[in-house]
Amino acid sequence: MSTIIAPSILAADFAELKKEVEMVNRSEAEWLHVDIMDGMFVPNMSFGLPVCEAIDRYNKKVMDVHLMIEEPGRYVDEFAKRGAEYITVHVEACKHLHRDIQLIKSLGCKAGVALNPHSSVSLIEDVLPELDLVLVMSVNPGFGGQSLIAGTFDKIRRVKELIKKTGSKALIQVDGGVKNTNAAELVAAGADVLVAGSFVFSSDDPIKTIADLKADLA
Ligand SMILES: O=C(CO)[C@@H](O)[C@H](O)COP(=O)(O)O
Repeated sequence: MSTIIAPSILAADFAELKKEVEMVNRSEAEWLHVDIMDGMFVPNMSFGLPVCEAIDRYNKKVMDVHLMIEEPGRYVDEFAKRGAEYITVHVEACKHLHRDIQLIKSLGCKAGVALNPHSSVSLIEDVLPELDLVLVMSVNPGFGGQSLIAGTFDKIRRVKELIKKTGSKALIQVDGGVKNTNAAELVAAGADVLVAGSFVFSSDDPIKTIADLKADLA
């Protein structure tokens, strides 16, 4: 399977949201990553349901919703109604992680769990067979434009080993500080999906940036 590229709309120009979503539609990216932040679980707020609905009106890619919110189970059905195909929650944000995963799947969505840089890989061991995606945060969540934390490569390898051991079919996604200079090494470590925000949206030609990244990884 070739590496999936998921541009993070957090880095887009929100005043030009329709144009930015249509740019991703024309690109070789397979997914569109949508970051939801509540100012509680993470020290920043992004946007919520109405904006997600607006994105869904134009988006033609797989909508991958990353919930950086406390008790995300309260909102997963609302995001499912607004086009989310993958819904990812954070281990530390859920009181009942297994129940939230079941809820996501009962809505017909694919379920992901995110590990913060400090979160032990062992935290997902018991739910791994239920998961479609493990999101390895390569920065502390809350902001775009940060540098990838070096320990990420080893963490991806440990998640990969656990996936093999448990027979899980989960994809490994990496999010934060992803660029052309680290993408190949992330994939070599075991990443299946690369989220890229500022690297894509701050470039002069985002469509070419995505195409070049795909070509580098082919
Ligand atoms: O979830 C997050 C940040 O919390 C990410 O999705 C960022 O949006 C990635 O941005 P870059 O590091 O690629 O600029």
